[in-house]
Amino acid sequence: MSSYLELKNITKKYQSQKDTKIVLKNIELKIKENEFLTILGPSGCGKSTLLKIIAGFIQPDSGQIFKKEQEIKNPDIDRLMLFQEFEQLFPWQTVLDNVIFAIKALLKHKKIKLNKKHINAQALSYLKAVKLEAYKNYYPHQLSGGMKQRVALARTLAAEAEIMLMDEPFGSLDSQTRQELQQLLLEIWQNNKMTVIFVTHDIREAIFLSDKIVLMQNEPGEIIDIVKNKLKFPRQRTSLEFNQFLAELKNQLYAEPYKF
Ligand SMILES: Nc1ncnc2c1ncn2[C@@H]1O[C@H](COP(=O)(O)OP(=O)(O)OP(=O)(O)O)[C@@H](O)[C@H]1O
Repeated sequence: MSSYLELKNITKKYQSQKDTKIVLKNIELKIKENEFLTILGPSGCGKSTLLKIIAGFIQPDSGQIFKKEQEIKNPDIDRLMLFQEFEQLFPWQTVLDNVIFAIKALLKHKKIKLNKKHINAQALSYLKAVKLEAYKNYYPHQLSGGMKQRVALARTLAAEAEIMLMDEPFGSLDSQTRQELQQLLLEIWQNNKMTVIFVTHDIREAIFLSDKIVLMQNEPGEIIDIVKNKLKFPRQRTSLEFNQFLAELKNQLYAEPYKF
């Protein structure tokens, strides 16, 4: 069976004054529809670069990306990216208007007309999904980092992105908020049909969230393994299986044997 998304032999180099650096080398990856795939690897191994190539923001030096066997090269509304930085909302718009913006963009793209009341109701339902209805009239500067990330998540949901590209979206949050948002993201992913490609260097986060984990190494950024996550939901971070899997992944990622 053909894959939903397929990356074929992606290579990316960057030229500096001194030399040419191979950032991504021969990346081959197949992603199923509605899969939650995490790209895990050390800082600088090319995770963000790979995500931006999938988003169409930057072009690879060689290789191709196919979605349902059609080559994709440019950014499109089917693939939306969520970043680590909190400042990705429109600061001059309220929380509700930030979400309404995405709904209007989608309606325009689909050439559908909908009245204001319906658009508002839809926006509110997305805010409900991220548990922020009560903050609909707040402006981004009145929110915490975690709340801003939840609005950004609602806005991506409102745009009905088929593929959500998440670049360490919870990386700047404290550990409790981070765990809450991981749980929320899982619920949203389980309730909405979408494919998630999630970048992190946090192994626990990868285990908690994903179906499949792509392990990368540095210099050049290469895939060293693609591991299926066999842990059933709900996943317990303190369980024996969770920590055994953590040790296995650490052993693969780091040269030093890791015991837990
Ligand atoms: N525009 C650019 N020009 C030159 N080099 C770049 C550029 N963007 C990224 N790089 C280099 O490519 C390599 C991979 O960067 P990238 O941000 O993709 O890594 P990463 O795995 O996401 O890292 P981190 O986990 O620290 O965010 C790094 O060595 C970086 O310096």
